[in-house]
Amino acid sequence: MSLGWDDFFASHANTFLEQGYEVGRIALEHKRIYRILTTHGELLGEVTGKLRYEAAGREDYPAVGDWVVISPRPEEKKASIHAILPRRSKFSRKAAGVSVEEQIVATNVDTVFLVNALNNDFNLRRLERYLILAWESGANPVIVLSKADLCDDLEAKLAEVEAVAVGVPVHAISSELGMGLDALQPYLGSGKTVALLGSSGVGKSTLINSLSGQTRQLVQDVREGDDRGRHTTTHRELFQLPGGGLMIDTPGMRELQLWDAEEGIRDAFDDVEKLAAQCRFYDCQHAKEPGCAVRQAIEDGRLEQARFDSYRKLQRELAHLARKEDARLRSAEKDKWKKITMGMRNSGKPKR
Ligand SMILES: Nc1nc2c(ncn2[C@@H]2O[C@H](COP(=O)(O)OP(=O)(O)OP(=O)(O)O)[C@@H](O)[C@H]2O)c(=O)[nH]1
Ligand SMILES: [Zn+2]
Repeated sequence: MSLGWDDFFASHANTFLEQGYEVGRIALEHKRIYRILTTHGELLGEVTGKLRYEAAGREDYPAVGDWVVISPRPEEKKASIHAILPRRSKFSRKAAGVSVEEQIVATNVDTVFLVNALNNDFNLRRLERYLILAWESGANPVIVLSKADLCDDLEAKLAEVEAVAVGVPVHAISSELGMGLDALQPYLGSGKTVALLGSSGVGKSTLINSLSGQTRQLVQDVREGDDRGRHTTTHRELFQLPGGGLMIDTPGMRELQLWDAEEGIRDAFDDVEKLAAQCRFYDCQHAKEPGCAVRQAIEDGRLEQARFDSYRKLQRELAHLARKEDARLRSAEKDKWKKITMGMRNSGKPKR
């Protein structure tokens, strides 16, 4: 069983293994029931009461890709999950909806394929957003431009992508024509974990099917001239490819909100950050200040206005999120104190 197990996880599992526990990797989650890949095959697991009791939030529950400490009951095809081994990389986004909560999409990913289609779905601003997530996660981003057969200005598109993703490998593929897939193989070696990230309909399921040489995922039928299509992938799942690599598919993300991504933004917008460091004023807002290197670069055509706007927008989004989370933490803290002080008042009440 390789499944991506290595010295990093082994070093954290030692004390558990000495006590007779075993390990497995989370392949799927549904309503807090987990499908775990183990030496006994696939087992269905639930977390122990202790783990549940100690969990402060949803990030303390297993996520797809996690290595977990288990006590297996192979004859029942079941297991109890006692602990989660430290995550080497972690993909998070803001949970959908109004709540301010982190949602872990996938963990222990080595490479993330940021899949963008080369037809009307092509969107550099969305790509920037995905890149931030990828940098923040600790996994290595690789840009996969799908549906190359539908594109008649490939060179131009590649240049645009390379301009917003300096230093990131870019591969154009067509699952339809079987083109460009070989170039992806090095990322899919034995024990390597790749996650697929991309909007609905960009061809993630089709790519998985081509790579695994079988129909793993149902491919949606997209009507002529409408590449939005319907939503087919409904859950994320980790599975093994024939060559021993592991792949995590994620449902097309309609709502991809950033989570705790200051560092990711800095990496994804390295060009803008470098310019900003040359501004005369340390706290330059790049508005009307004299000696602003950012405005100068826009004027000279070295930086695109649209890219700078996108940078500002993403920063504002993060700042907004941070303020909301602050408020949430403050009110959670207040509740906690209320409970504690009420408890004190009750216990300290003189008996009459
Ligand atoms: N022309 C062309 N069409 C493709 C290619 N790859 C996928 N498609 C088509 O694009 C549509 C969407 O493909 P899917 O693989 O279901 O997309 P997905 O990313 O898995 O979508 P979700 O499951 O919603 O996340 C299907 O009709 C595919 O046949 C390609 O390389 N070229
Ligand atoms: Zn400036």
